[in-house]
Amino acid sequence: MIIAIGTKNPAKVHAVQDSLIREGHTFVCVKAKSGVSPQPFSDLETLEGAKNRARHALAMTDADLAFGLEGGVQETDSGLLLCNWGVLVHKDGAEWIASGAKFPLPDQVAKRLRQGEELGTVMAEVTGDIDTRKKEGAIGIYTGGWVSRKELFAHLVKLLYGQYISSLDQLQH
Ligand SMILES: O=P(O)(O)OP(=O)(O)OP(=O)(O)OC[C@H]1O[C@@H](n2cnc3c(O)ncnc32)[C@H](O)[C@@H]1O
Ligand SMILES: [Mg+2]
Repeated sequence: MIIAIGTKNPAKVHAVQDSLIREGHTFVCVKAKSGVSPQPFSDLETLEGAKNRARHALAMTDADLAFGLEGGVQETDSGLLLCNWGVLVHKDGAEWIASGAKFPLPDQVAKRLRQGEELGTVMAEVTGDIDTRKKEGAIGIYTGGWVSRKELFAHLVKLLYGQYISSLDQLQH
């Protein structure tokens, strides 16, 4: 099958390709629009971004399946949490959703995001590496390397692909 990925960010692309390496698919990466703000600020907006990316990626290619992966933040009583959502769409119209692990960002980072800065920009400054969002990400930095951004997205990919496979199994029973 041909699988589209709605981004060129290597942390997301490698999460899809590495997780599905034994499935024998062909992958195509396209810069798909999220249609939401560059820094989504709720679960709902982040999910919407992932959905738009997946649908646009499918429309831009002749893929059978398309992944949309989106990062955002969410205001809670326990602080500003990093949140991530993924959507998988099939060319027949079926869609699956899944969310990723959450954790609170440090106060000084949260403060800057509330003032309108993007996490990618803040993390580039904090680490002195402009490409942090393409590598370990904020999650890698604030877990001392225990969980990388790719690993977080890989979990989402498995939750999504697993639901797709399970729906095929159910059709046969
Ligand atoms: O090229 P795309 O796919 O857009 O990848 P991205 O890194 O911009 O990722 P998102 O648009 O999904 O994320 C929304 C914003 O949050 C930033 N972001 C999200 N998670 C991050 C992380 O773990 N580390 C650094 N920046 C992150 C990201 O740079 C954006 O400013
Ligand atoms: Mg982005």
